[in-house]
Amino acid sequence: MPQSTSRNSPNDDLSNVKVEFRDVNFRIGRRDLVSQVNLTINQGEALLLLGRSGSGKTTTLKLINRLLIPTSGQVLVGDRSTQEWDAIALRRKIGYAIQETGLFPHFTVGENVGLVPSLLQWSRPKLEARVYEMLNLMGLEPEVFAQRYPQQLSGGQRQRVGIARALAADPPILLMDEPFGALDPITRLELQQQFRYLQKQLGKTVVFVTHDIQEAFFLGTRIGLMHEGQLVVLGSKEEFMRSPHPEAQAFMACLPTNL
Ligand SMILES: Nc1ncnc2c1ncn2[C@@H]1O[C@H](COP(=O)(O)OP(=O)(O)OP(=O)(O)O)[C@@H](O)[C@H]1O
Repeated sequence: MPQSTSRNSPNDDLSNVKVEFRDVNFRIGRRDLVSQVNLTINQGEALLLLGRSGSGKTTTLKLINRLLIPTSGQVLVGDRSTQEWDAIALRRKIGYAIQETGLFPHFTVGENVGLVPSLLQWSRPKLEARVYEMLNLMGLEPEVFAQRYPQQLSGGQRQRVGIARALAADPPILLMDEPFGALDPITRLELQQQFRYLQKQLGKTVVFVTHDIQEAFFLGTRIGLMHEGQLVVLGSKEEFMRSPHPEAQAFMACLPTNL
Protein backbone atom coordinates (compact mmCIF):
# COMPACT_ATOMS: atom_id res chain seq x y z
CA MET A 1 0.00 0.00 0.00
CA PRO A 2 1.60 3.31 -1.03
CA GLN A 3 2.05 5.85 1.66
CA SER A 4 0.05 9.01 1.43
CA THR A 5 1.85 12.30 1.65
CA SER A 6 1.19 14.03 4.96
CA ARG A 7 -2.43 14.69 5.73
CA ASN A 8 -1.98 18.42 5.37
CA SER A 9 -0.04 19.42 2.29
CA PRO A 10 2.58 22.15 2.75
CA ASN A 11 0.35 25.00 1.57
CA ASP A 12 -2.57 23.77 3.61
CA ASP A 13 -3.75 26.23 6.21
CA LEU A 14 -6.33 23.82 7.63
CA SER A 15 -4.79 22.84 10.92
CA ASN A 16 -8.15 21.62 12.16
CA VAL A 17 -10.23 19.81 9.60
CA LYS A 18 -13.44 19.35 11.46
CA VAL A 19 -16.68 20.37 9.80
CA GLU A 20 -19.47 21.90 11.78
CA PHE A 21 -23.09 22.74 10.98
CA ARG A 22 -24.67 25.33 13.24
CA ASP A 23 -28.43 25.72 12.92
CA VAL A 24 -28.21 25.30 9.18
CA ASN A 25 -31.19 25.86 6.93
CA PHE A 26 -31.23 25.80 3.18
CA ARG A 27 -34.33 26.96 1.40
CA ILE A 28 -35.35 27.29 -2.23
CA GLY A 29 -38.45 29.40 -2.70
CA ARG A 30 -40.73 28.48 0.14
CA ARG A 31 -39.37 24.97 0.55
CA ASP A 32 -36.81 23.97 3.17
CA LEU A 33 -34.48 21.40 1.63
CA VAL A 34 -32.42 21.25 4.81
CA SER A 35 -33.63 22.48 8.18
CA GLN A 36 -32.09 23.03 11.57
CA VAL A 37 -29.06 20.85 11.05
CA ASN A 38 -26.57 20.85 13.92
CA LEU A 39 -23.66 18.52 13.48
CA THR A 40 -19.95 18.25 14.13
CA ILE A 41 -17.85 15.92 12.00
CA ASN A 42 -14.56 15.38 13.74
CA GLN A 43 -11.17 15.12 12.18
CA GLY A 44 -10.53 11.58 10.94
CA GLU A 45 -14.16 10.56 11.25
CA ALA A 46 -16.24 8.92 8.50
CA LEU A 47 -19.77 10.22 8.86
CA LEU A 48 -22.24 8.26 6.74
CA LEU A 49 -25.24 10.34 5.77
CA LEU A 50 -28.07 7.91 5.24
CA GLY A 51 -31.55 8.72 3.99
CA ARG A 52 -34.11 7.88 1.42
CA SER A 53 -34.14 9.60 -1.95
CA GLY A 54 -34.90 13.31 -1.67
CA SER A 55 -34.17 13.52 2.07
CA GLY A 56 -31.54 16.25 1.66
CA LYS A 57 -28.24 14.33 1.73
CA THR A 58 -26.70 15.80 -1.41
CA THR A 59 -27.84 19.27 -0.43
CA THR A 60 -26.11 18.83 2.94
CA LEU A 61 -22.90 17.74 1.22
CA LYS A 62 -22.95 20.71 -1.16
CA LEU A 63 -23.21 23.05 1.80
CA ILE A 64 -19.77 21.84 2.91
CA ASN A 65 -17.85 22.66 -0.27
CA ARG A 66 -19.79 25.85 -0.84
CA LEU A 67 -21.62 24.69 -3.92
CA LEU A 68 -24.51 25.97 -1.79
CA ILE A 69 -24.59 28.59 0.92
CA PRO A 70 -26.93 28.25 3.91
CA THR A 71 -30.03 30.44 3.89
CA SER A 72 -29.45 30.78 7.62
CA GLY A 73 -26.97 29.35 10.08
CA GLN A 74 -23.36 28.50 9.32
CA VAL A 75 -21.23 25.68 8.01
CA LEU A 76 -17.71 25.85 9.38
CA VAL A 77 -14.79 24.11 7.75
CA GLY A 78 -11.67 24.27 9.87
CA ASP A 79 -13.25 26.87 12.19
CA ARG A 80 -14.06 29.23 9.33
CA SER A 81 -17.51 29.68 7.84
CA THR A 82 -17.80 28.56 4.22
CA GLN A 83 -18.93 32.09 3.39
CA GLU A 84 -15.58 33.41 4.59
CA TRP A 85 -13.66 30.87 2.53
CA ASP A 86 -12.67 31.65 -1.01
CA ALA A 87 -14.73 29.00 -2.84
CA ILE A 88 -11.85 27.83 -5.03
CA ALA A 89 -9.38 27.62 -2.14
CA LEU A 90 -11.92 25.70 -0.09
CA ARG A 91 -12.68 23.19 -2.87
CA ARG A 92 -9.01 22.46 -3.44
CA LYS A 93 -8.85 21.20 0.13
CA ILE A 94 -11.92 19.04 -0.25
CA GLY A 95 -11.96 15.93 -2.44
CA TYR A 96 -15.36 15.38 -4.02
CA ALA A 97 -16.50 12.16 -5.66
CA ILE A 98 -19.96 11.74 -7.12
CA GLN A 99 -21.84 8.85 -8.65
CA GLU A 100 -21.73 10.29 -12.16
CA THR A 101 -17.98 10.81 -11.55
CA GLY A 102 -17.90 14.22 -13.29
CA LEU A 103 -14.79 13.27 -15.27
CA PHE A 104 -13.83 15.61 -18.10
CA PRO A 105 -14.43 13.61 -21.29
CA HIS A 106 -11.74 15.40 -23.32
CA PHE A 107 -9.06 14.78 -20.66
CA THR A 108 -7.25 11.46 -20.39
CA VAL A 109 -7.61 9.43 -17.21
CA GLY A 110 -4.17 10.65 -16.12
CA GLU A 111 -5.12 14.29 -16.73
CA ASN A 112 -8.37 13.84 -14.86
CA VAL A 113 -6.65 12.31 -11.84
CA GLY A 114 -3.93 14.97 -11.88
CA LEU A 115 -6.34 17.85 -12.27
CA VAL A 116 -6.18 19.40 -8.80
CA PRO A 117 -2.43 18.78 -8.31
CA SER A 118 -1.82 20.52 -11.65
CA LEU A 119 -4.02 23.45 -10.57
CA LEU A 120 -1.91 23.55 -7.41
CA GLN A 121 1.13 23.72 -9.71
CA TRP A 122 2.84 20.57 -8.53
CA SER A 123 6.04 19.85 -10.46
CA ARG A 124 5.60 17.44 -13.39
CA PRO A 125 7.56 14.53 -11.85
CA LYS A 126 5.67 14.84 -8.56
CA LEU A 127 2.36 15.06 -10.40
CA GLU A 128 3.06 12.06 -12.63
CA ALA A 129 4.22 9.98 -9.69
CA ARG A 130 1.04 10.87 -7.82
CA VAL A 131 -1.21 9.96 -10.75
CA TYR A 132 0.50 6.58 -11.02
CA GLU A 133 0.27 6.07 -7.26
CA MET A 134 -3.46 6.86 -7.23
CA LEU A 135 -4.28 4.66 -10.22
CA ASN A 136 -2.39 1.77 -8.66
CA LEU A 137 -4.16 2.38 -5.39
CA MET A 138 -7.52 2.07 -7.10
CA GLY A 139 -6.49 -1.11 -8.90
CA LEU A 140 -6.08 0.47 -12.34
CA GLU A 141 -2.78 -0.29 -14.03
CA PRO A 142 -1.37 3.11 -14.97
CA GLU A 143 0.33 1.81 -18.14
CA VAL A 144 -3.02 0.53 -19.36
CA PHE A 145 -5.33 3.29 -18.20
CA ALA A 146 -3.53 6.63 -17.85
CA GLN A 147 -3.73 7.50 -21.55
CA ARG A 148 -7.30 6.37 -22.08
CA TYR A 149 -10.29 8.70 -22.17
CA PRO A 150 -13.23 8.24 -19.78
CA GLN A 151 -15.52 6.92 -22.54
CA GLN A 152 -13.03 4.09 -23.08
CA LEU A 153 -13.66 2.77 -19.55
CA SER A 154 -16.42 0.74 -17.93
CA GLY A 155 -18.69 2.46 -15.40
CA GLY A 156 -16.84 0.81 -12.50
CA GLN A 157 -13.46 1.90 -13.85
CA ARG A 158 -14.74 5.45 -14.24
CA GLN A 159 -15.85 5.41 -10.62
CA ARG A 160 -12.39 4.31 -9.53
CA VAL A 161 -10.91 7.16 -11.54
CA GLY A 162 -13.34 9.57 -9.88
CA ILE A 163 -12.18 8.42 -6.44
CA ALA A 164 -8.52 8.54 -7.50
CA ARG A 165 -9.10 12.13 -8.60
CA ALA A 166 -10.78 13.03 -5.30
CA LEU A 167 -7.79 11.64 -3.38
CA ALA A 168 -5.01 12.90 -5.66
CA ALA A 169 -4.16 16.19 -4.00
CA ASP A 170 -4.34 14.49 -0.59
CA PRO A 171 -7.14 16.74 0.66
CA PRO A 172 -7.84 16.58 4.38
CA ILE A 173 -11.59 16.35 3.74
CA LEU A 174 -13.42 13.98 1.41
CA LEU A 175 -17.03 14.29 0.30
CA MET A 176 -18.41 11.17 -1.33
CA ASP A 177 -21.86 11.27 -2.89
CA GLU A 178 -22.93 7.69 -3.55
CA PRO A 179 -19.64 6.98 -5.29
CA PHE A 180 -20.33 3.24 -5.51
CA GLY A 181 -23.99 3.56 -6.42
CA ALA A 182 -23.92 2.28 -9.98
CA LEU A 183 -21.63 -0.70 -9.48
CA ASP A 184 -22.24 -4.42 -9.61
CA PRO A 185 -22.31 -5.91 -6.09
CA ILE A 186 -18.93 -7.61 -6.34
CA THR A 187 -17.04 -4.52 -7.51
CA ARG A 188 -18.98 -2.48 -5.00
CA LEU A 189 -17.93 -4.67 -2.08
CA GLU A 190 -14.34 -4.60 -3.32
CA LEU A 191 -14.33 -0.79 -3.44
CA GLN A 192 -16.06 -0.51 -0.07
CA GLN A 193 -13.38 -2.72 1.49
CA GLN A 194 -10.64 -0.72 -0.21
CA PHE A 195 -12.18 2.52 0.92
CA ARG A 196 -12.55 1.39 4.52
CA TYR A 197 -8.95 0.26 4.61
CA LEU A 198 -7.80 3.55 3.07
CA GLN A 199 -9.86 5.59 5.48
CA LYS A 200 -8.23 3.84 8.42
CA GLN A 201 -4.79 4.41 6.88
CA LEU A 202 -5.21 8.01 5.81
CA GLY A 203 -7.46 9.28 8.60
CA LYS A 204 -9.27 11.83 6.47
CA THR A 205 -12.43 13.59 7.53
CA VAL A 206 -15.08 11.95 5.38
CA VAL A 207 -18.73 12.69 4.74
CA PHE A 208 -20.23 9.89 2.67
CA VAL A 209 -23.77 9.88 1.30
CA THR A 210 -25.67 6.66 0.76
CA HIS A 211 -29.17 5.27 0.85
CA ASP A 212 -27.84 1.80 1.60
CA ILE A 213 -27.96 0.94 5.29
CA GLN A 214 -25.45 -1.89 4.88
CA GLU A 215 -22.96 0.48 3.30
CA ALA A 216 -23.57 2.97 6.12
CA PHE A 217 -22.93 0.31 8.76
CA PHE A 218 -19.85 -0.97 6.99
CA LEU A 219 -18.13 2.35 6.34
CA GLY A 220 -19.36 4.75 9.00
CA THR A 221 -17.78 5.59 12.31
CA ARG A 222 -21.08 7.39 12.88
CA ILE A 223 -24.32 7.46 10.96
CA GLY A 224 -26.45 10.52 10.39
CA LEU A 225 -29.98 9.75 9.26
CA MET A 226 -31.71 12.42 7.19
CA HIS A 227 -35.44 12.58 6.81
CA GLU A 228 -37.34 15.36 5.07
CA GLY A 229 -34.37 17.71 5.30
CA GLN A 230 -33.70 17.09 8.97
CA LEU A 231 -31.01 15.14 10.73
CA VAL A 232 -33.20 12.88 12.81
CA VAL A 233 -30.70 10.36 14.20
CA LEU A 234 -26.97 10.75 14.79
CA GLY A 235 -24.81 8.12 16.42
CA SER A 236 -22.83 4.91 16.19
CA LYS A 237 -24.14 1.83 14.44
CA GLU A 238 -25.26 0.45 17.81
CA GLU A 239 -27.05 3.68 18.70
CA PHE A 240 -28.69 3.69 15.30
CA MET A 241 -29.90 0.13 15.78
CA ARG A 242 -31.47 1.09 19.11
CA SER A 243 -33.11 4.24 17.78
CA PRO A 244 -36.89 4.29 18.13
CA HIS A 245 -37.23 6.82 15.29
CA PRO A 246 -39.63 5.36 12.70
CA GLU A 247 -37.31 6.25 9.82
CA ALA A 248 -34.41 4.40 11.51
CA GLN A 249 -36.71 1.45 12.07
CA ALA A 250 -37.78 1.57 8.41
CA PHE A 251 -34.13 1.38 7.36
CA MET A 252 -33.45 -1.44 9.84
CA ALA A 253 -36.28 -3.39 8.22
CA CYS A 254 -34.32 -3.23 4.93
CA LEU A 255 -31.43 -5.23 6.35
CA PRO A 256 -31.52 -8.68 4.79
CA THR A 257 -32.59 -11.50 7.04
CA ASN A 258 -31.33 -15.00 6.30
CA LEU A 259 -32.73 -15.97 2.92
N1 LIG B 1 -32.11 23.16 -7.25
C1 LIG B 1 -33.19 22.65 -6.68
N2 LIG B 1 -34.39 23.27 -6.78
C2 LIG B 1 -35.49 22.78 -6.17
N3 LIG B 1 -35.50 21.67 -5.45
C3 LIG B 1 -34.36 21.01 -5.32
C4 LIG B 1 -33.14 21.45 -5.90
N4 LIG B 1 -32.15 20.58 -5.59
C5 LIG B 1 -32.74 19.63 -4.84
N5 LIG B 1 -34.06 19.86 -4.68
C6 LIG B 1 -35.00 19.05 -3.90
O1 LIG B 1 -34.52 18.98 -2.58
C7 LIG B 1 -34.78 17.71 -2.01
C8 LIG B 1 -33.49 17.14 -1.46
O2 LIG B 1 -32.63 16.85 -2.56
P1 LIG B 1 -31.23 16.11 -2.35
O3 LIG B 1 -30.61 15.99 -3.69
O4 LIG B 1 -30.47 16.80 -1.30
O5 LIG B 1 -31.72 14.69 -1.83
P2 LIG B 1 -30.92 13.34 -1.62
O6 LIG B 1 -31.25 12.86 -0.25
O7 LIG B 1 -29.48 13.54 -1.95
O8 LIG B 1 -31.59 12.39 -2.70
P3 LIG B 1 -31.00 11.20 -3.61
O9 LIG B 1 -30.67 10.07 -2.68
O10 LIG B 1 -32.15 10.86 -4.52
O11 LIG B 1 -29.82 11.74 -4.36
C9 LIG B 1 -35.42 16.88 -3.11
O12 LIG B 1 -36.80 16.85 -2.89
C10 LIG B 1 -35.08 17.62 -4.37
O13 LIG B 1 -36.09 17.46 -5.34
